[in-house]
Amino acid sequence: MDNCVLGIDLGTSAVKVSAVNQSGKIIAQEKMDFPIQQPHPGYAEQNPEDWVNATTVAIVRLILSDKLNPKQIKGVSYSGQMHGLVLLDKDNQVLRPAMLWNDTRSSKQRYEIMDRMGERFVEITHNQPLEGFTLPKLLWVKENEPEVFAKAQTMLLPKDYLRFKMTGNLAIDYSDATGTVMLDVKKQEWSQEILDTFEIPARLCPPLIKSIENSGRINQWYADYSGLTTETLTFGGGADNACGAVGAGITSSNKVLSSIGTSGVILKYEADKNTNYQGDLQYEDHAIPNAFYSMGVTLAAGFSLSWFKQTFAKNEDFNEMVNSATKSPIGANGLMFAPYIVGERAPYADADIRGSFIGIDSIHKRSDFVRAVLEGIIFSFEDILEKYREKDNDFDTIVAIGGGAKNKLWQQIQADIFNVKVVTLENEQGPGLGAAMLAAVGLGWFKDLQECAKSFVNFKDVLLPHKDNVAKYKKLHKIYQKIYPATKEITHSLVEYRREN
Ligand SMILES: Nc1ncnc2c1ncn2[C@@H]1O[C@H](COP(=O)(O)OP(=O)(O)O)[C@@H](O)[C@H]1O
Ligand SMILES: O=C(CO)[C@@H](O)[C@H](O)COP(=O)(O)O
Repeated sequence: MDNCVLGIDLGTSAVKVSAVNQSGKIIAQEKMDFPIQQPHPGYAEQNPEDWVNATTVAIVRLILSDKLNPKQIKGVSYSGQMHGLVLLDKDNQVLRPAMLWNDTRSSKQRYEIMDRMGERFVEITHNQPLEGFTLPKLLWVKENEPEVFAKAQTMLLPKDYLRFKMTGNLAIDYSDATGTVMLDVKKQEWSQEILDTFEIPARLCPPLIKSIENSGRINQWYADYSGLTTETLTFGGGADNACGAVGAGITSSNKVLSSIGTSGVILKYEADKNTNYQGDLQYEDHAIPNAFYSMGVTLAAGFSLSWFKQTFAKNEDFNEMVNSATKSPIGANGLMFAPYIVGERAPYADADIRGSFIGIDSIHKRSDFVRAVLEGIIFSFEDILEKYREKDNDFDTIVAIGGGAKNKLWQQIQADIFNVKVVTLENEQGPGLGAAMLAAVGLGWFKDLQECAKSFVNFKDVLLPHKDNVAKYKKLHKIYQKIYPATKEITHSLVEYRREN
């Protein structure tokens, strides 16, 4: 069997471990789910040990069922769900369940951060302190669980906890560190000013490492537990979106990533750390050394479609339901959908906005509703792309990934609404492939990630925009953009009503 690397994709609902050989071929893959706890509205927590156990099950299956020889596993790297807060005590024991990226309990802390630091915060971190990010979560713990905060010795992000258990080494890589909104992006170090302002002990911030940096060998405990050998090296790893971008070949600024997963992401490679979107978009260190990326997140992208299916077409085949949209013309006979069904992050950072169908007419059929959902999600992506068009407009290709990119109609809707060429990937593996690439480069198999992408990343279909469709969608997008301001107050009142009743 070939030498290989493992790319560990630690997601929100499951971990997927891919074994990839030196030519970029996936030779085996295993997945294991884990639960999410939502004890109160807005809370989202996981037990960090579940991540370790699930990863170990996947690795054991690779060795026992897929017959991977542990000696041939030369390196391991990680892609992690971003922003989740893991707190360890002085003996490196987990102090409380991890608070995840989709945990929104920290609105009060979000506004306190802005009240105290205002634009200076955005200048340092290039981000707004949104509920999803780590610092507001840490301040929530400080205020609501002071005994936990007092015992906290180290803060880690999800994939860094996994690396710690596999190697015994404490570290956070730069791409995940920017997602804490505690990193000074210009200086590339933890921001002393932020730590001082909010009285956070510096001991909480572990050493920073690069995504392709050697982060130690598998330790004896984990070798005994998993069947790996202590000869296998680990490498820093990165935030899932950084790894997704690496795995989709987003290594220069002419390509933009469009990912329709549960959430949706529009992401652009940024060569310069001085670029600042004033917090309108997220700005993060890339997993590619000395590079950056910006992104906007539509919180319910694929999730809007899954919600629609679950609610109105439960027993239908997913593809059949999506393809029924071909019966409806562009613009869904005058029906529109705004996908704010769990609140929104970009371009409107508004946890209390809610979604809507607008323009319902007695002529509308279910196929119009399906089409409206597909189009509404991409209009929301276009809102994010507009931020790039306003700035430098230097992209000519959109790489479409995620579960939503499987559907041809939806791919074409993207090309027509974006008015940009859309390409898909031959071997769409998401962030796991990016993580494997970090290990492959870390081991020296390739000079750098750009070189590795030439072997590992291959494009498949090309979808060009259709001129007539582009013109129609331009008009429709202008109408779509009126939905947010027009429904903001109404939907906020409805959310308030729900809270009170
Ligand atoms: N056949 C399909 N056609 C279009 N979209 C699909 C199809 N199957 C799944 N999806 C969409 O893909 C989303 C899941 O994508 P995936 O990349 O697996 O997400 P994640 O990793 O975030 O859970 C679902 O929310 C769903 O809306
Ligand atoms: O919060 C963000 C990005 O800022 C999310 O993209 C998380 O990183 C979770 O990703 P998935 O598990 O849904 O892929």
